[in-house]
Amino acid sequence: MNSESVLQMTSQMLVCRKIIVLTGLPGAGKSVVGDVAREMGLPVISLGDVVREEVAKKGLEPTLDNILRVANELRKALGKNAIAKLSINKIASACISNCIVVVDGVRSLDEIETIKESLLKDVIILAIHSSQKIRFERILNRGREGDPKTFEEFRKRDFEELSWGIGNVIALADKMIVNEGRIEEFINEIRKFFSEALRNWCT
Ligand SMILES: Nc1ncnc2c1ncn2[C@@H]1O[C@H](COP(=O)(O)OP(=O)(O)OP(=O)(O)O)[C@@H](O)[C@H]1O
Repeated sequence: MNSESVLQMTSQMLVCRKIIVLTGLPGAGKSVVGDVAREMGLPVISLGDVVREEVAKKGLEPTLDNILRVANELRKALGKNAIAKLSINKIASACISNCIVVVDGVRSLDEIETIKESLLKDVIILAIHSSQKIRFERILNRGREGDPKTFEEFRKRDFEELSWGIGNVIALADKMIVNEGRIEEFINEIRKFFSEALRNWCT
């Protein structure tokens, strides 16, 4: 029996009602959403962490170049849905005992199709959007290892992600939250979104 059939069999045991996939360009605020989701008791699977794990497995430093190179190599070797394929067992595990599972960092419609087809669950796309200038300022302030240091590097990363199809995911989002104001307002809006989701699908 191949792994797809095993997953389809297992999907009947998965109790989750919805998978909320989180998308948005770098610095838009996805990690903040992930933190709020965890605070509210929801499991969050990060596709970015899956790429970082692959970078570490190869013994490479988590620099921006290495992260982008490994992500591109995985897509060439396994297809446009590579990162979703590598994450599917983690998502399925979270789906066994949670009503909603959040997947952070979806960058293409192919990844969404893979999640839908493998787990046979409804997928809701939550897109976070902010202007390029605001995102760049936030990334400079964040100072995360592997983050772009110049506007040129930052733009290169934006265009890399756009080439993977993230623009289509944002355009087809079920819910769009614009994050350009105070962080407290953003956090309140996210809490409201997850509270409604829990009320609609988990009671
Ligand atoms: N409304 C806001 N006001 C001020 N700071 C913010 C706001 N939203 C997010 N931030 C901060 O901006 C930085 C970037 O946000 P975050 O790390 O959540 O982006 P991201 O979408 O996860 O980016 P990436 O795709 O690169 O991981 C973080 O330090 C975050 O705390």
